[in-house]
Amino acid sequence: MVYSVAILTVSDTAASQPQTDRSGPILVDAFGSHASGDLAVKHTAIVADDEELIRQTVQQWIDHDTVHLVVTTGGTGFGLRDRTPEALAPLISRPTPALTHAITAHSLQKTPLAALSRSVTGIRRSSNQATDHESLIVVLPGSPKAVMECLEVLLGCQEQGKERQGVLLHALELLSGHSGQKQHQQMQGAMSRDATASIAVSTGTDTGHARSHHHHHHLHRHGHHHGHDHGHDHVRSKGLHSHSMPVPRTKPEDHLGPFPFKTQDPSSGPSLRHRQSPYPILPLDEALRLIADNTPHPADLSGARTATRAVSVELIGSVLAEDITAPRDLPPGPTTNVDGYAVRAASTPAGDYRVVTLRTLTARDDGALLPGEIFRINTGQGLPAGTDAVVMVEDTELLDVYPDDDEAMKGEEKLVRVLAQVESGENVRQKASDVKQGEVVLRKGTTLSALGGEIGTLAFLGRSEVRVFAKPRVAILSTGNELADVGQVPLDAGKAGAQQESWGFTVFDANRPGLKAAVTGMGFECVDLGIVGDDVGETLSALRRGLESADVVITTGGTSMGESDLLKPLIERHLGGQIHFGRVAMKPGKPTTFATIPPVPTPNDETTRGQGVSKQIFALPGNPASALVCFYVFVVPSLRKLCGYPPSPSSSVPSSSSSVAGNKEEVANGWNLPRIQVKTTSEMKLDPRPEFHRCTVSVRADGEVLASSTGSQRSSVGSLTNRIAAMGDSGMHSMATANALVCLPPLLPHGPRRIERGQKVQAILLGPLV
Ligand SMILES: Nc1nc2c(c(=O)[nH]1)N[C@H]1C(S)=C(S)[C@@H](COP(=O)(O)OP(=O)(O)OC[C@H]3O[C@@H](n4cnc5c(N)ncnc54)[C@H](O)[C@@H]3O)O[C@H]1N2
Ligand code: MOO
Repeated sequence: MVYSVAILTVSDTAASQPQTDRSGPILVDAFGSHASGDLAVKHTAIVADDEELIRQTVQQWIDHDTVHLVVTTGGTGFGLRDRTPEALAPLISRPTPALTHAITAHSLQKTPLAALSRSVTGIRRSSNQATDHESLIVVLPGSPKAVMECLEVLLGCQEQGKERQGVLLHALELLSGHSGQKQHQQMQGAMSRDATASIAVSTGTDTGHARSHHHHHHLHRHGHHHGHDHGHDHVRSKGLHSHSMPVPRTKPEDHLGPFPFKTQDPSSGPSLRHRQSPYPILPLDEALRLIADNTPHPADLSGARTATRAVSVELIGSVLAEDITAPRDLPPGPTTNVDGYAVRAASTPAGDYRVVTLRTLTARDDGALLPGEIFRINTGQGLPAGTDAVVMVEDTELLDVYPDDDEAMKGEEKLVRVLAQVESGENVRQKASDVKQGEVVLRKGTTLSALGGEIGTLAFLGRSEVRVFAKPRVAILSTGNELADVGQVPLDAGKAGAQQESWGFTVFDANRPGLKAAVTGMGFECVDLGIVGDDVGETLSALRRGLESADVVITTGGTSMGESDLLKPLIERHLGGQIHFGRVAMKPGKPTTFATIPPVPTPNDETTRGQGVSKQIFALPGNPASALVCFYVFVVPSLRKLCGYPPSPSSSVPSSSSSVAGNKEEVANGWNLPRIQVKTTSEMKLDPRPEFHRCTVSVRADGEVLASSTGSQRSSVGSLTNRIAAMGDSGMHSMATANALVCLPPLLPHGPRRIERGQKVQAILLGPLV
C-alpha cells in the first residue's frame, strides 16, 4: 500500500520567505524518496505560527484529502509563538506517547537540547464519515538537524554499524487496518538489507539546495529530483503556501492555497487585488434568507441555549424559554375592589353598624363577624369569613368614634351608618378571577420587553427566576487607519491643513458608539473590540478576540475593493469562515458581508465534540450611514433569531424575489423588523439601487402615518453631476432621529424617477413611532 503524506512547515519566517525553509525539503526528500516506495508526498505547505491556520491545514489534509501521515516541522519550542502542539492537540483522538518518547529519547542521545522540544505524536480519526480512516500526526521540531534525527526513529538508520529499523511504516500499516505482520516480521530482524527503509537525506538540503524539488507533491519513488524544476515558484504569502491547488490567472502564486479561496491574499499588495468583485450582487431577499438559514435558533440547538435568570431589568431583550404558569390562584381568595366595609349582603340592610377592624377580628377564635357588625377594609384586602360584599365608604356616614382615653382604639371608627344595602358579590374580585392556578400566563417565545409588561407580570405571579434563551453577546470592531476615538485626538486634527502632510484624514469613529447604543438598546451585551488599523495581524487578533468572547461579531469598514479591505480575505483565509454573501443590491450598504465561522472542536471531549455552534460575522461597510442601516436590515434579524424570537407568522409563506420596496406581505427572513405603510411628506428621488431612505415616522391626529426624510441623504440618478452631488450621503447624521427606513424601489429605465410627495410606500420600523 502507498501511504499519502503531507508535510507542513510552521514558521513565521518561512511563511514570508519560503526559500529559508530547510526542514520542509528534508522531510519531502526523506519520504518522497523512501526506498520502500510506500510513501507518497501529496501535499506540502508553509504556514505562519498561527494556531488556527495550522489546525485547519492539517484537518483539511486528513479529513478531506485522506492523507495517512502528516508531519509538521517547527513551532514546538518554548517561544511564545511556538504553538504547533497546541494547534494540533485538538485533532488527536488517540495519543501515541510511546512514539513521542522514542523520538525524544533518540534525540536526547544526540543533544540535551532535545529536552526543549515539545514534539508530540498522535492518531486522528477523520471526522469525514465517508472515508472513516485514521491518520498519524507527527509534530517535529523546526531545526533541520533535529528533523533528521527524528527521521531516524521514523524511517530507520544505521546505528553503530547496525540497522535501526524505522517504526513508521509498521504504524501506518496497523492504522490502515492491516495486520502489520509484514512490517512486524521485518522489524523482528527477518528483513533483508535491500528493503531496509533508509533515509535519503541529502546534506545539500541544509544549504537550501533542495528547494528545486520541494514543489513536487507527486510520488517520489526513486531517488532524487535535483534540478528538476517544473517552473512553479514557491507560493509567497504571509499566511499559507501550498502547491496543492491549480494555478489561477493573475500572478498565480498569490492566489494559491490548499482551499479554494475566493478572496485575494491580503499581503499580496494593491496591484494584485481583485479588479472586479468576485461576489455577485445578491437581491436583498436572498441575502436575508441566507442570514436566516445560517443563524441558529436556540431551541434547535442540542442542549438548547437556555439560562435561569433573576427577574430584573437585566431580562430586557430576553425571550422566554418556558411557558409561565400561575403558581396559585390570583387573587387567592375573594378581595375587595374598593375601600369600605365588608358585609354579609343579605343581612346588612341600610342601618347603623359597629365597626370591626382586622385587629379585633384576628383576636377572635373563629375570625368571624357578629350580627350588627361590619368590617373596615381597603382595596385589595381579602374578605373575612362570612362576608360576601363590600359597601363603599362613600355609601356610609360616620356616627361615633372611640374616645381619646381609649388607648387601644383611639381615633378608630366605632359606629357607621350604611346608607344602602349591597348585593352579594358587589365590589368583590372573586378568587382566581385574575388567573387560575396552572393557567399559562406568558408563552414560551415571548420577548421580555423594555415596556415593562412582561417583567411586571413575572413578578405579579411571584416568579423570582425564569428560564430564558441565552442572549447573544455581540462584539463590535471598527477598522480603518484613519479612525480615532473621540477625545483621542484634538478636533482640529481633521482639518484640511493638518492633513496635508500626512495625506490622510482623521475620522472620528462614529460606527462603534452608534452600534453599541443600538445593541445595548436591544438589551444585549456588547464586547468592545476597539479600533484597529488596516493591518492583518491587528485585525485578525481583534476578530479572534471577538469570536472567543461573543456569539456575533460586527465589524465596520474594509469591506470594499481597496487593497486595505481586509475583512473578506481574513474571514475566509485565516478564520476558515464561509462567506455567504459579499455584496447586496441596496443603497447604502452594497459591500455588506455575511459569514459564519465553524465551531472549533473541543479536544478529547466527547460531550461537546461536534455540538459547537457556528458564529456569525457581519462585516458592514465603513460609511457610517451604511453601517447603521445594515445593522438594522441584516444584523437585527440575526440577533432576534439567535435570542429565541419565534419567526413572524408571515414568514412561512414562500417569498418571491421581491425588491427592497416589494409591497408583498411575505418575508424572506422571519426575524426581520416589521414593515409598515407610510405616506411620504416630500418627494424622494430614486437610485439605480433599491434604497433605504432614513426617515422619521410619526402618526398624525387622524391616524395617517407620515414619513419625513431626516435629510443629509440623496439618491444619485446615474449622471455624473448627480454622482458627484451624491458624495455626501454617508454621514451618520442621516440616522439621527430616524425611526424608519423607507424602502425605495430601484430606478428603472422607463419607470418613474421619483416617489412623489404623499405617495404610500413601505418602511422598515426601527423603533417606536413619534
Ligand atoms: N471601487 C469601488 N470602491 C467602492 C465601492 C465599490 O463597489 N467599488 N463601494 C463603495 C461603497 S458602496 C461603500 S459603502 C464603501 C464601503 O467601504 P468599506 O467598507 O471598505 O469602508 P472603508 O473604506 O473602510 O470606509 C468607508 C468610509 O467610511 C469611513 N469610516 C469607516 N469606518 C468608520 C467609522 N467607524 N466611523 C466613521 N467613519 C468611518 C471611512 O473613513 C471612509 O470614509 O466602499 C465604496 N468604495
Ligand atoms: O453601499 Mo455604500 O453604503 O452606498 O456607500
